[in-house]
Amino acid sequence: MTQHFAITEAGEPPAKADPQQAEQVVRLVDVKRRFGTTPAIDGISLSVGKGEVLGIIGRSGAGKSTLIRCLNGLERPDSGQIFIEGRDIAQLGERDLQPLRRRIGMIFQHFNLLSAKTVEDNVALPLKIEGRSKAERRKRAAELLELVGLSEKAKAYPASLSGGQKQRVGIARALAARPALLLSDEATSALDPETTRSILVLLKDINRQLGLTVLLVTHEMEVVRSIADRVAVIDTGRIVEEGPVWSVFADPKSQITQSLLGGIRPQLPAEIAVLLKPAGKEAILRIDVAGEAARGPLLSDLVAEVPGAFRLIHGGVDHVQSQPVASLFLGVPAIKADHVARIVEFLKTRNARVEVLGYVTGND
Ligand SMILES: Nc1ncnc2c1ncn2[C@@H]1O[C@H](COP(=O)(O)OP(=O)(O)OP(=O)(O)O)[C@@H](O)[C@H]1O
Repeated sequence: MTQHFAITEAGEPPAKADPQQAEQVVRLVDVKRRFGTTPAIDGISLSVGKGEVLGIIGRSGAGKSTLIRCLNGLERPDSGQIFIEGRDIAQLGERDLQPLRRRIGMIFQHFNLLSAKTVEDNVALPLKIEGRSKAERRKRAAELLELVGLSEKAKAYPASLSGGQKQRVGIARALAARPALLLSDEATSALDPETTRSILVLLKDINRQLGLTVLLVTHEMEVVRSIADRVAVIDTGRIVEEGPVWSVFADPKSQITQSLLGGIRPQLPAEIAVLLKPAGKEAILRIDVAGEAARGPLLSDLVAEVPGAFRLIHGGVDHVQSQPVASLFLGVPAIKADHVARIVEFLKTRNARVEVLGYVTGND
């Protein structure tokens, strides 16, 4: 039998809320949605804890939009459960979905502002829908515009704003009804890199200041890197990898994740990659090391343990969620038979991942 749970205006937990989910704002259990023979969502289970920022990343066609539409109740899953603050929305009728949708603030790639309304009226729109008084709407809009740094634009119209300013208005509007969850659908995809950074900083500030739970869907790893605590990588409607952002960055297991990371992790320079052969005078090593293992004096210990010269070809140390994540490319003389093997062995004892990418002859 279908159960319909009522939600109060104040958004208090209903009597039938799942007590196990008290601290989980979102929980999906084996959600499936297919279109004809295409499984857009093929058994996704995930949860987002209170105050957490979860990044969902995937390539075009991975199922991101379908997932968002299921989360905000625009799409019905074929099977599975979608709990928002402990209530299974997949079971709710349209009438009961309305108050639940207000628990989710959304921001969009193209901002979706009403051009005929001023900035403050756009921000206050969710409160107008809730039937709040004009005075209350004004007060809340002013607070939110201050939060997003746009107080002086209250009376302006969207057409006079830059893309970044429009998204700030979008964020203020999404927060107007004090949602439990902020759902971000490619919110920075239409913005230039600098504006993207400023919007991500704002979102992270809001997450920290208000303890707001954020689920952001994107195809850009840089977005995940900047603000997410955890990431779920989806492909063909399934989660192929999930974990704390820094550990997925340090050790991407799936080919999809590796390719999504391709643009922001150091890669062997193309002019050296074309020279690689199965044998040669110099081995080219890729070393990935992160967290505690990357904090020690790895290279000087290497030289002490396995004496000999090597050259640094390329690489860098990134900091993701305050954890060092290093990728280094070394050129190691491969003249003595076991020299490269000893280096590889030593680095592995230090929890580094090492791959011999190939050899260069030295005559190229
Ligand atoms: N209404 C629909 N009818 C038929 N097929 C659909 C429909 N919606 C989505 N699909 C299919 O489901 C799969 C997932 O699509 P979805 O739009 O959710 O992916 P996406 O990750 O959001 O992609 P993009 O980043 O390009 O928007 C795709 O193969 C898509 O063609």
